[in-house]
Amino acid sequence: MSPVVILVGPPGSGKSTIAALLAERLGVKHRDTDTDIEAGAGQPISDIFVDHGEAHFRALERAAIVAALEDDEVLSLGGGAILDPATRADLAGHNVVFLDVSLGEAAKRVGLGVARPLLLGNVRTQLRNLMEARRPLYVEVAKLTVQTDDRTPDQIADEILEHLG
Ligand SMILES: Nc1ncnc2c1ncn2[C@@H]1O[C@H](COP(=O)(O)OP(=O)(O)O)[C@@H](O)[C@H]1O
Ligand SMILES: O=C(O)C1=C[C@@H](OP(=O)(O)O)[C@@H](O)[C@H](O)C1
Ligand SMILES: [Mg+2]
Repeated sequence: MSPVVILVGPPGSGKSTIAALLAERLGVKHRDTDTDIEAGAGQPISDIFVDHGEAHFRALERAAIVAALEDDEVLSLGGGAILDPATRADLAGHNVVFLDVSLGEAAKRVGLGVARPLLLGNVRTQLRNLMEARRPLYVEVAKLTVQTDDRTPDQIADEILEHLG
């Protein structure tokens, strides 16, 4: 058993939203590693960062990914999941889709909330740095890249389903 499809991409690219939609369309479960981490830790991601730091969050994330890769579902990862070389290696051979998004659109979508601790401060600058640094890693793990600007979640899900055949 392994995931039907795995979504990667920066914060605000729509991974969690599109994965839920794909799961509904395919009649399978949706699993989101951020949700699994929060359930396991009993606290929101923002609190995990404050109380234990990013390194601890990344360790929880790695464990959540290893567990999720054993399951049959549509899987959405957190935006930074691909930073871990072991995770990138584990993603080889899976149906990985990179949801691409422009800086302007991603900034609009994530807004100014506290839910994404890495974006606190100047959201646009943080997001730009993170997107630039990670782009090659998203491309490396993905079998398919889907542009999400100016497209509805339904349109994006349609394109992914077409490629899944
Ligand atoms: N294609 C889209 N067009 C407009 N808004 C979107 C689109 N995809 C997602 N969103 C919105 O953007 C925000 C972030 O989406 P989310 O699925 O949480 O992204 P991610 O998991 O990649 O960080 C949510 O408010 C969601 O409703
Ligand atoms: O980009 C990142 O490093 C992170 C993205 C978040 O997920 P989304 O990409 O779903 O927002 C979440 O995993 C955490 O706040 C760290
Ligand atoms: Mg998400």
